Amino acid sequence: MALNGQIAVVTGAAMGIGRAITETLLQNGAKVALIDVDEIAGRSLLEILEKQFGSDRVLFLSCDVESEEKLKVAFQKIAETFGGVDIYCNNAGILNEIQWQKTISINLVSAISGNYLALEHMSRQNGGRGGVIVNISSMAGIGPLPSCPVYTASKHGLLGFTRAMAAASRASGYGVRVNALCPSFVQTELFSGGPSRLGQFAHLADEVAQFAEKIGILTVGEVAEAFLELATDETKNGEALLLLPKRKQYVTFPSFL
Ligand SMILES: NC(=O)C1=CN([C@@H]2O[C@H](COP(=O)(O)OP(=O)(O)OC[C@H]3O[C@@H](n4cnc5c(N)ncnc54)[C@H](O)[C@@H]3O)[C@@H](O)[C@H]2O)C=CC1
Ligand SMILES: CCCCCC(=O)/C=C/C=C\C/C=C\C/C=C\CCCC(=O)O
Repeated sequence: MALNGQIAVVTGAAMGIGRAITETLLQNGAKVALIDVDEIAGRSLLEILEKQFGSDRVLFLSCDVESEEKLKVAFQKIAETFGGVDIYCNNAGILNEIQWQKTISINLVSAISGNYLALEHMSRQNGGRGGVIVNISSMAGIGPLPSCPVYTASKHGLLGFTRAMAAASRASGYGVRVNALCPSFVQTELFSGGPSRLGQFAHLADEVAQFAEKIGILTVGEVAEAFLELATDETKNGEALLLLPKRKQYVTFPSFL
């Protein structure tokens, strides 16, 4: 699938992985709507991107994805401005084992709302053009991160939702592929600030740091490149792409047939 002229929406786009994905989409010719709760970082990035790619190709919407109502309004605004939605990257996420309910709320509940809202605009059953959704899960969506049981649960949940939604989309003729990207540790604020947000599991921070050092740490650019593969390869639906510094693989799950 060529990205030229495609309309993409990226949540948590103001920094980290979301910013890198946004820049990659723009470099490949897409128009991108950036959604982020951090208005200052979002507006400052918008200014940079407008200069680089033109103001007709980027849009920033200040929005907390925890508010389904505000997210709905944001989607309407994007569809009106750009004329539809072709690609949805659900990336906004937090790691906070102290405020663990918020971790579930953003990483899983809001992710589901975002997927449903995206499908309202993208599904061929609703008059949309079809397209692709990429959910940013984590390696912690496939196996446990002991210092972060709730983060692990949220990412396992997101991966399960992705796979079921992909099957539902195929069976219902939505014309929308739904995939999950599962990176290991990535050099961002979420990673470096992780130790202070582990709460009762803070004593496990050193163990995690040692593990991260052993397997290596991804750059946001490497994650954006893997995102591009899931977004553009039209044979991929319901996939979980595991990404480590020295390894990239599509995960094989047990078959029940
Ligand atoms: N950094 C890592 O080691 C890994 C991160 N991930 C996942 O990648 C995604 C992005 O993470 P990073 O870039 O590392 O994080 P980050 O903390 O660097 O950036 C997250 C962005 O999301 C925004 N955001 C947070 N809550 C929001 C909300 N309620 N509404 C709208 N925007 C919100 C933030 O303002 C920020 O711009 C997350 O889902 C994370 O779980 C997955 C694997 C590894
Ligand atoms: C095994 C699963 C990998 C999952 C990666 C992920 O989704 C996010 C991990 C983020 C942080 C991990 C938690 C705590 C971090 C503890 C130490 C890191 C040290 C950071 C540093 O800058 O030294």
